[in-house]
Amino acid sequence: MATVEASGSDGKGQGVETPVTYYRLEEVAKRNSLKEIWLVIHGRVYDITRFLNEHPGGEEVLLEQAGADASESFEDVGHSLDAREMLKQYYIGDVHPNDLKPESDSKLLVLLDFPHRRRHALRFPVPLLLHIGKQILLRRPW
Ligand code: HEM
Repeated sequence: MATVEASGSDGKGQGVETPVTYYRLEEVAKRNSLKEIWLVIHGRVYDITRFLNEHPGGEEVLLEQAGADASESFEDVGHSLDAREMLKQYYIGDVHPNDLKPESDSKLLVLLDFPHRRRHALRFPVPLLLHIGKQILLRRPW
C-alpha cells in the first residue's frame, strides 16, 4: 500500500504544494503480471496496466520489465518525445529515496563530467612528453 510521505513544489516558486507518493521497490516488484503492471523509469513509478495493449513496441517487452527498473531499456530504444510525454499519463509516484540507486545516474554523471575528465587526460601526458623530449635532446650524441 502506498503512502503519501512528502510533498513537492510545482517548481515555479509559487509555493503550490503537490503531494508525492513514494513507493518502495519491493512494492513495485509485486506488480509484475498482466493483471497489474508497474515499472520504474528514472526514479518514477508508472502503472502501465492499461497501456499494455496500446504500446507500439508490443506488450512482450513491457512484460519483460514488469515490476523492475526499465530506465535503461526505455532509453536504449530511443523513444520519441511523444513517448516521453505519454509517460505522464501513467505516473503514479516516485521511488522511495531509500531505494534510489546512485549508479542509476552514473551514466549521466560521466557525461556531465566529460570535459573535466578530458582536461585531466590531457594535462598528464603533455608535461610527461615534454620531459621525455628534453631528456632525448640532452642525451643526443650529435
Ligand atoms: C510507459 C512506458 C513506455 C511508453 C509510454 C512507450 C511508448 C512507446 C511509443 C510511443 C513508441 C512508438 C515509437 C516512439 O514514439 O518512440 C514505442 C515503441 C517501442 N517501445 Fe516503448 N514505451 C514504453 C516503454 C517501453 C519499454 C520499457 C521498452 C523496453 C524495451 C519499450 C520498447 C519499445 C520498442 C522495442 C518499440 C518499437 C521501436 C521501433 O519500432 O522502432 N518501450 N514505445
